Amino acid sequence: MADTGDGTWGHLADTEHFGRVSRDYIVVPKADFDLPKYRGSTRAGHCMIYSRSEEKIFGIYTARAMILMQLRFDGYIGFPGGLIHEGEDILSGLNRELFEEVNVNVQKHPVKEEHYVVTHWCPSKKLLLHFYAVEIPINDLKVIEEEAVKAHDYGTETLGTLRIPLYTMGDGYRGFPAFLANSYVGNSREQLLYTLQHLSIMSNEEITKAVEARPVMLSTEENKGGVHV
Ligand SMILES: O=c1[nH]cnc2c1ncn2[C@@H]1O[C@H](COP(=O)(O)OP(=O)(O)O)[C@@H](O)[C@H]1O
Repeated sequence: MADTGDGTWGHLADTEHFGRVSRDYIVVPKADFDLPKYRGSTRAGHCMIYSRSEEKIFGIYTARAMILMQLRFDGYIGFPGGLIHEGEDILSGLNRELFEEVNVNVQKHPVKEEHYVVTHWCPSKKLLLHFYAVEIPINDLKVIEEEAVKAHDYGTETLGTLRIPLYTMGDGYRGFPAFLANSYVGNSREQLLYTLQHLSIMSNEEITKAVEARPVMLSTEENKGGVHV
């Protein structure tokens, strides 16, 4: 990361307003990475660290999986990872970022080629986004959560790890649909949805239902007129 000189923090600050909607990202098959149109692109690698879980939350909702995301310095939610340096290979860069941002013990849980999920191309940013998913035991995931606060970038780039609620509550909105209504960096929301289906953690129908869910409108007096102290 660097100060871009205009008082804005971030490598791609001048193009960060591009790539705001899912149609700005195109899936690129692995075999095409070396095509001329992708040469000279900025590359980034991000990773979903997760554990499958049948745990019943409050004795009601099946957890399905514990998935780690993070709250970033810019207020957006994203996956740990980041830009790959010039001359660095994707996996070395991604493992470096996982250590810097969330203090993952990458000797114990290195991201490897077998964890590869998908790559998206954002033409307006000339950015290739490589995405991986690593399944680890639940107790190891809890250790990562505890250790993340000691990461080099904690408190600056990373403001904390998050777990995703993958259930939907009785009102049809709270839980996963409400989580999806947050602001997401890059195409991390698409990466999440793609990977949930890819790993059969959720079906396409379940994902569509959550994406299309709308909040129950509250029309009570206390929702009028802002903050009451
Ligand atoms: O989790 C993510 N998934 C997809 N794209 C992301 C994610 N996090 C950041 N990005 C995008 O990747 C690029 C690099 O951002 P990031 O802040 O991760 O890099 P850095 O930590 O190396 O500075 C930005 O264009 C940003 O929009």
